[in-house]
Amino acid sequence: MTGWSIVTPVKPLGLAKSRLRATLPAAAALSAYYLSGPDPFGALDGDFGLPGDGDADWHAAIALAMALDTVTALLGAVRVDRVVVVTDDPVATAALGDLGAVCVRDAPADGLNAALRQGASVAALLSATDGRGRAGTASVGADLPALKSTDLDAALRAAERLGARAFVPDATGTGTTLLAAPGRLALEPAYGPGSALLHARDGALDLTSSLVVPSLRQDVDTAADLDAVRSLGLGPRTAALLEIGVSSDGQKAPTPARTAPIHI
Ligand SMILES: Nc1nc2c(ncn2[C@@H]2O[C@H](COP(=O)(O)OP(=O)(O)OP(=O)(O)O)[C@@H](O)[C@H]2O)c(=O)[nH]1
Ligand SMILES: C=C(OP(=O)(O)O)C(=O)O
Repeated sequence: MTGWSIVTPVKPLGLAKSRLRATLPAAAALSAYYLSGPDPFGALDGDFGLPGDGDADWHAAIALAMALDTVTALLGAVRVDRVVVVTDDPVATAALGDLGAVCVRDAPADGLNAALRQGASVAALLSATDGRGRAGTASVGADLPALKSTDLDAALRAAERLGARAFVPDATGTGTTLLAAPGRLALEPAYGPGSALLHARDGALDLTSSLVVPSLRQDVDTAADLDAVRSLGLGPRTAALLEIGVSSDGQKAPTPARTAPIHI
């Protein structure tokens, strides 16, 4: 049985997740911590702790951690044959490529929907070459750090059964966390504000009318989302960073102990 091709867009890490900036912990404390302790993100070596760019480092680290946990869960799904990551970020390319994703440049450089269309084209070319990933094409953002492969499998299975374009709205009901186009159907992404409604208006079916897939719905855009993903069970890289940096009430945490261990 052939499986799915998943297309995952990743903004340049330093620009991603801008709505989280206000909740990030004191960069200087984290920089000091990482200078003295093990670096859980070998790919970021040399970046952590550089004087003056602590905020950028922390920001890149949390965006990368979430992308790594998301892509790990995507690749762990039984129904997934391939993950195509569309990104212009060299660190994300190296780290996600190491996990087993196929990484391609964001050649259109024209926003999220253009990046997804490009990723879908690459996925189709690869499928034509090796026969894998032909069950369908789906897009999933790189900001689902609590994603469980079983939730993704359930959604892809439901989309296969419907044989029609289908989507999963985010936890707020307004955004989209998964858009699936079974078989040879075109993905036709319409991400952006109110994308759940846009996808429904385009004829995509809402998979959550018959499915409960909380980990697939909880993306992380805001501070409140951080608490929500914690309660779902975070992936290990995101958990390591958040436990160090942000307390459970979303407040900045005290300076971490320089000797605190990190378990990845
Ligand atoms: N390649 C690529 N990925 C994108 C682009 N815009 C958004 N993404 C990715 O699409 C996914 C969903 O995007 P958003 O939820 O809007 O995340 P974001 O843009 O990082 O967050 P904010 O800065 O807070 O809006 C994330 O994985 C982003 O990294 C883009 O123009 N190109
Ligand atoms: C990108 C989207 O959502 P958000 O930025 O709210 O995660 C979307 O649903 O189109």
